[in-house]
Amino acid sequence: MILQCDNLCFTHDIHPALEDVSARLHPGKFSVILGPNGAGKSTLLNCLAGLLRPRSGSVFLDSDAILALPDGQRAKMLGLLPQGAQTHWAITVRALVALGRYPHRIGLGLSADDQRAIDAAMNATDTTGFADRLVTELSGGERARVLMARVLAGEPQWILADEPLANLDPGHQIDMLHLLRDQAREGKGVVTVLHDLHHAVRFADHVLLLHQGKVFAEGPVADVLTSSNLATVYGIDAKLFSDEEGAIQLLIKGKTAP
Ligand SMILES: Nc1ncnc2c1ncn2[C@@H]1O[C@H](COP(=O)(O)OP(=O)(O)OP(=O)(O)O)[C@@H](O)[C@H]1O
Repeated sequence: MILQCDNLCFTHDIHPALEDVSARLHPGKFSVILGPNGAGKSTLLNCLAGLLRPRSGSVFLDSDAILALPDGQRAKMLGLLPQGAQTHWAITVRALVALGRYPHRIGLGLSADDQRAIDAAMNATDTTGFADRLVTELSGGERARVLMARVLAGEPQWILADEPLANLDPGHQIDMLHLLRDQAREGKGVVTVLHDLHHAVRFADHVLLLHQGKVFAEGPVADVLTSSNLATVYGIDAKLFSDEEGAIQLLIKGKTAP
């Protein structure tokens, strides 16, 4: 199931956010949307998730227009972790994660399948230890992992995550990146907005670099994160290199000269 957008244009009130954005995203790949603040990353992710209706252009999941899918079906296919996601109700962690099963629920209670998916999601995000605590009493990083657990509990074909590393300590950032990459390796489509270019270099199979609401470059890391592209889009002096183990790394030396 390919997730594809064609010639998307989106305007927030009078502020153009996306202009003629087209992309093809593949299941089994860890795709990363990059770009400076205000480039349109969250707007694009929300259009891909069917939460925003573009001014023109369309989003398709294979041959289905995303906005034409019934809400329940779309929720089963696409799991969205929004930017800076908050929790407003004082419910337990386990109850919040269980909400991720909502699109699958048939009766009132949780089925054995629901319980299995909830347990797996909590294990994967290292949240089992605080299953009975109130989500309103968690730290920012603990809450971020619980919200990812809710997405995973829904077992969507596509995971769309807007800055899933925000608030996580370095160890949990790496855990989250491995988790998302494993989901992709299992055949899911994973699309994340990231800010840390080093993480993108290490984990992304496919990069979409946005600049001023347009796709500036798209493809594998080595083709997209060139020194020239990084200088133009971020104004930084940076270069990719191979380390002694042959892995590609990014060296950021500073800002480019004004
Ligand atoms: N609700 C809104 N109302 C008006 N303008 C908005 C709104 N949301 C976003 N914008 C504008 O749309 C453009 C794209 O915003 P978007 O949030 O998609 O950028 P982003 O790349 O995700 O940025 P960041 O890295 O800062 O999160 C920006 O110019 C922003 O100011």
